[in-house]
Amino acid sequence: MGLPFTKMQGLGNDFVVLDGITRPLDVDASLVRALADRRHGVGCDQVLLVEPSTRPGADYRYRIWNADGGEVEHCGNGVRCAARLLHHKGLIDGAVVCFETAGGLARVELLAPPRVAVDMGPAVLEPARIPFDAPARAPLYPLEVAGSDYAIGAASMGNPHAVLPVTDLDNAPVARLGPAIEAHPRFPARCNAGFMQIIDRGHIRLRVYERGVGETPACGTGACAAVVVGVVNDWLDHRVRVDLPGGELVIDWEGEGQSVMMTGPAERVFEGSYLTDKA
Ligand SMILES: N[C@@H](CCC[C@H](N)C(=O)O)C(=O)O
Repeated sequence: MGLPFTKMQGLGNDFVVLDGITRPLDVDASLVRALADRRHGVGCDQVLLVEPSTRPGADYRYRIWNADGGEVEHCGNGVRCAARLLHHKGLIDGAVVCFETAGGLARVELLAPPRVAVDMGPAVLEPARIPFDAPARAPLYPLEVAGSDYAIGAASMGNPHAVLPVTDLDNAPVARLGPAIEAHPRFPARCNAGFMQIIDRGHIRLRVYERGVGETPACGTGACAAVVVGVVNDWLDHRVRVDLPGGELVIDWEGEGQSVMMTGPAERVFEGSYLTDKA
């Protein structure tokens, strides 16, 4: 039996997208790990499942699993891809679709291909809700990682992020510090670790060591979290170009209580059928 899927990507952050609308699908961690495997499976950073919505105000429900099999709350590049796919399949009227995710609602607008704009909802900065262990909210927090002291920002975009400002992104210790920040005991749900170099008030460069995956070419929620931390610290203006290894996102955030807006590309790559019976 084959499991139909669509391979998609946004800035090189790649996805196996499953259609749970036309028939219900049972997705578990072992299926996700098998699909995500780049040698024995299809290969991807995340598996996405689009299903009928369970909430008023949302058109569809959208679920996300990291390559390690863990289900997570949100994915910025993935939500653009899910919307692009639904549009391609003729499953949305017009250019707007609202998704229910475990991290909140996301309203997506399809622009001229390949661009897609997303209202990612408000950022969460209260430590307990990130979740991050800190006595009180602060623009930056001291964090000991691998025996050295750093100052990080922390925010949730539905999913948890640490943001470490660096001066030289090309030589930033992403591979060494990324896993230690991801699994730091002060982030009880683990986190995505962003390394941000500020070019000027409207432009940053960013690399992200993603929870459950490792470094990826781009992380949409990571870009949102980095801009939020930059604005809260008054390092950045309200519209910021974010250069990631896989390409560029534009993030707009007017500040506390306002939605974070993300604009970037989303593309279909190929359709396939994953053989669950390999013989
Ligand atoms: N690639 C994503 C984020 C996917 C989930 C993340 N790894 C997590 O565990 O929270 C994005 O584009 O936002």
